[in-house]
Amino acid sequence: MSANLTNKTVLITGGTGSFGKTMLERVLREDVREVRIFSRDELKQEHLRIELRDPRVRFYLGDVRDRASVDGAMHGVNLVFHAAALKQVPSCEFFPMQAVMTNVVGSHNVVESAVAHRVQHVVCLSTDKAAYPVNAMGMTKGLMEKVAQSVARRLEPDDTVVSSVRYGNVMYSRGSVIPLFIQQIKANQPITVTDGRMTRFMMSLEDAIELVLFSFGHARQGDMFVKKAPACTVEDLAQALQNLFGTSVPVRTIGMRHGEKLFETLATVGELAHSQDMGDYLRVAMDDRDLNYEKYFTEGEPDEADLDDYTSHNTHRMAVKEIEHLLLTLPAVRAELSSWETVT
Ligand SMILES: O=c1ccn([C@@H]2O[C@H](COP(=O)(O)OP(=O)(O)O[C@H]3O[C@H](CO)[C@H](O)[C@H](O)[C@H]3O)[C@@H](O)[C@H]2O)c(=O)[nH]1
Repeated sequence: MSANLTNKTVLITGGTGSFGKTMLERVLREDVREVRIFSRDELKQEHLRIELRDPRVRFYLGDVRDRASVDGAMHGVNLVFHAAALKQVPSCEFFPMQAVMTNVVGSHNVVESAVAHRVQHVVCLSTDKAAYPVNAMGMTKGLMEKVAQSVARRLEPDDTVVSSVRYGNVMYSRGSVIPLFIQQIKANQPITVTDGRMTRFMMSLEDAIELVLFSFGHARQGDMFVKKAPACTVEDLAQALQNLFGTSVPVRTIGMRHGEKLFETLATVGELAHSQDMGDYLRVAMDDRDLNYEKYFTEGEPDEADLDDYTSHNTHRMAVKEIEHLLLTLPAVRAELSSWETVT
């Protein structure tokens, strides 16, 4: 079961970003009443308006940091999908307070506004970088999860359901490593590998969207959903792309960038101890205890010592052929390949 969107009014914050836009297209395939796009950039909104020409789509200029502008878009909304964020790791390292303002304060505004307007459900978009965070982007996304759960904890059963979703790297997303490597291969330049041993969870944008819809369909108060995913090393990813493009450019090792980790964690042992396996997804239930811990302790609870974190090092590791296969499922990679084949 996915979400029932029939006759619903859906608000997408960050609706002109690549994630928000794909979500918008997906939602418009359903029989929705209205979709509201809330974002800061008037030019991007104008382009999207011209591209879509769909009377069901309404545009709201505003900034999640400004609660009044969020409130202005929330009236009569049934579902909120909160994607507005600062998500570039390096820029958040240099401007961490900007990440705090958008990812923490802004998310708090969105969730509180949704609750105040009696929205049915709000889903907040998080990332694997929020687990054991080392960079400002991950730290602020981790705090966003905490803010969402703290609001959820105080709500009554028929109030807004507040949930989060966490997933790994979206393949071919703007500014990410796959389009960069392809551009380097096409220009016959060395492929710049930070550290060949580094692993990342890999998933498509469509997978990420389905995760959000799954959360709309299944979340209980305060839940977080995690999409299980395979992973690969950066070295194997570079090799797979070279094989697909039939080239052999040199690989140059450039070293880890600001705030990077050797591997990512999608769910920590503490989270796994109160999670439910739902096939492609894990449901991590909110810890809804208050501060009187001794009254909750029962013998026979799952022991964290028996569990491992769920990481991009211990999930299924794709071999080079498997990565090639997955890359070929992406329309953008297929388009890059066919334009390359006509040139060569
Ligand atoms: O020139 C490069 C650039 C990156 N990498 C490596 O490729 C992997 C993926 O790098 P990306 O920049 O594609 O992705 P990140 O894991 O750094 O972060 C990405 O995923 C995050 C979600 O977890 C955020 O969305 C973020 O904005 C997005 O860039 C990393 O191991 C990175 O070190 C290289 O080897 N060479």
